[in-house]
Amino acid sequence: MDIVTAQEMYERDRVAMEAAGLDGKMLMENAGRAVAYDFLRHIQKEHKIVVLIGAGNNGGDGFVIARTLLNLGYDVEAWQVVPDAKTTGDAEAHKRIFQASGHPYRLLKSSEDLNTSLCRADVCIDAMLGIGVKGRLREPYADIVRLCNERSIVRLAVDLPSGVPADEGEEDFEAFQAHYTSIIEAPKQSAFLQHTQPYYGEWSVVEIGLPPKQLPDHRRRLWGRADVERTLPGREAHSHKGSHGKGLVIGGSRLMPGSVAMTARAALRSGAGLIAVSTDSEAIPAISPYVQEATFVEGENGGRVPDLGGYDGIAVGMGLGRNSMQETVVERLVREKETPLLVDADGLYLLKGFLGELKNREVPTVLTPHPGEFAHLTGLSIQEILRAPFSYSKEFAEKHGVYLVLKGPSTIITGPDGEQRVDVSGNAGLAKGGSGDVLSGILLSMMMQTEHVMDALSNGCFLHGSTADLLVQDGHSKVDLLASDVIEGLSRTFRTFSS
Ligand SMILES: NC(=O)C1=CN([C@@H]2O[C@H](COP(=O)(O)OP(=O)(O)OC[C@H]3O[C@@H](n4cnc5c(N)ncnc54)[C@H](O)[C@@H]3O)[C@@H](O)[C@H]2O)[C@@H](O)CC1
Ligand SMILES: [K+]
Repeated sequence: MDIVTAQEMYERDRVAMEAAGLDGKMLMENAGRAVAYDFLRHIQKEHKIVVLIGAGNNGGDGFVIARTLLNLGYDVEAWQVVPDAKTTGDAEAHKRIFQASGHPYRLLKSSEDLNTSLCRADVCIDAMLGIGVKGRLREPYADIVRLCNERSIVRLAVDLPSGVPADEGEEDFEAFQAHYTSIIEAPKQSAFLQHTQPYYGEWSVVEIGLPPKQLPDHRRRLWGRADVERTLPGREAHSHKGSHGKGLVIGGSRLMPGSVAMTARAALRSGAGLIAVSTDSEAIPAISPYVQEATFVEGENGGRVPDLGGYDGIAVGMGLGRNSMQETVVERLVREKETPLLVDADGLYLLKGFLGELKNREVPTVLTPHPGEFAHLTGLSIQEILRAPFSYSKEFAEKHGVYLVLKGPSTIITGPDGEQRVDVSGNAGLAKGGSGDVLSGILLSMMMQTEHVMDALSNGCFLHGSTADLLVQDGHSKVDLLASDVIEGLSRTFRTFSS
């Protein structure tokens, strides 16, 4: 499913009209009807429903929604919150259809009148502003939004909650706080950002008849279960341990043996054929009982970098430590040009001095930062990154020729050519030490088994997050869930795919 900016959405509508001969009124009818039917699971016949209608096309959708619900026998009061002269074009045409169908609407004179209606209502549908909003809400919208947010009432939003910017980058806004949003055609960037996503409540997407074959590809999409089903590698009956990749994990230290152990075990649990671990020799006794299937390797004179030949993938950084000796490890790996490399945790910290060299690598380099690590790599603040993660990820991945997995509740995966995927699986139970180590192991394993790196990384993130989701649905809570539980839970997720 594509993720769009406001501009891209307008472009889609234009293409649909020009290439397929659909017209604006038709799309608005489709949108309003689809949203109205989508809302039915949140409303009941005995509910009093208020539909708030703004000046633009989002308001036009509102007239179609109000008419559809009235035709179905629901108790609806339609409120146009702007003077009549403000509604024009397709929205005005649908207002006329609404009236001609025998339905009256109310015109907002004072917010007092509306407040009386809201006090009696059970449900309020926000069709005031959509992707056309610019800057902070002006009156009367700001006042109405406050009235709605204060009431204990079911709040449903059309396309996006009024006031929420469609695109990333905007921080100064006030918005309708929806319990549920019915998104038209494609989710907008703001459905995935930490500071805007909460205004949407739960959401889903309705289809309004845009012709998929004609639409421009903006190369930014939500990665879902169907995508994983399509691209997850199977296991051939005649495969052997070498068919699924031989990986090397470099990390861990005497005081931090757990991280590298979890990465290695997660890689094996997600199908890697063989895993070798290079770690502090003092840490080996702590690691080996937990990953009996792994072998241990060391460099000359007991050094941290063994012979790097013969591996299909290398992961470095988890629990590695951050001193100059470890910096040399990272430097050597960056200059090694034959094996795909994944860098996480301390490895990312040490990588900063070698960013300029990443472009020279001839095989994939994958960086898996959380926003704090990405802030360190870019010199930006965490807040700046959270405000515009799509742009900063794209800029960085393209500049350095890397795959970037920016971790968070919505993980953004970006390729060196700027393609982006978003994974929203997972839950707050993953916000714990060790989760990143487990994800790195799964990603390493997927990279070794899937030729297409973007698929490997997107699938890896999905497997990690949906395993956590399965575990909290059944057995665990978000409080007690541990990263190591996710490793053991992977079998459940894999089973849902193989069946
Ligand atoms: N063909 C299309 O373009 C379709 C559009 N659709 C709907 O149309 C919406 C986009 O329509 P529009 O482009 O008319 O935009 P909106 O309806 O989102 O908003 C436009 C109006 O908002 C006002 N406005 C902007 N910023 C404001 C602020 N800060 N405070 C107060 N008022 C502000 C503008 O003056 C304008 O009157 C979508 O979100 C969707 O709901 C759907 O009907 C499907 C088809
Ligand atoms: K809206």
